[in-house]
Amino acid sequence: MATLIDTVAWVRLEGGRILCARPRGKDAFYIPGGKREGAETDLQTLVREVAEELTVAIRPDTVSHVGTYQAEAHAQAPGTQVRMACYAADYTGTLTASSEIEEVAWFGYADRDRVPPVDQVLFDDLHRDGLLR
Ligand SMILES: Nc1nc2c([nH]c(=O)n2[C@H]2C[C@H](O)[C@@H](COP(=O)(O)OP(=O)(O)OP(=O)(O)O)O2)c(=O)[nH]1
Repeated sequence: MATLIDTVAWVRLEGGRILCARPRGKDAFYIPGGKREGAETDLQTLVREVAEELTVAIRPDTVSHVGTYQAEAHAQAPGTQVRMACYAADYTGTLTASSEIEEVAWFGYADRDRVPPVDQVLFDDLHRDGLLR
């Protein structure tokens, strides 16, 4: 049976670039986020993952759905799909890589080949809409 990984992720765009992070031990950059735990809502997952990875607090009143994407998951058994519910949101605090994150970067559309397939579909949409340059 095909496996589906259920994730929530943060789309943070500034000046036409998107915030990406490379988790410790991984060879690709992801947009910040991760797997839902138990019965968490999308908002709860988003707030928890972003705090864990980047030590900042998502402002719940600013959260808006960008899109939900599905494709082959990165670094998983063949056939494993990831679904990523993506949200834009403002935050408070100072973006800082936590111990889970090896590198933070602001990617443009030219960096598309450095992110997993599911992120590439998101990059295409954001580029088409003039949000990612
Ligand atoms: N957060 C995030 N995960 C992504 C992206 N693209 C992508 O294929 N994934 C996959 C990789 C992982 O299998 C899963 C995210 O799980 P996670 O961040 O909670 O990681 P984890 O350490 O618990 O997972 P794992 O490596 O043990 O499988 O989604 C992305 O842009 N952001």
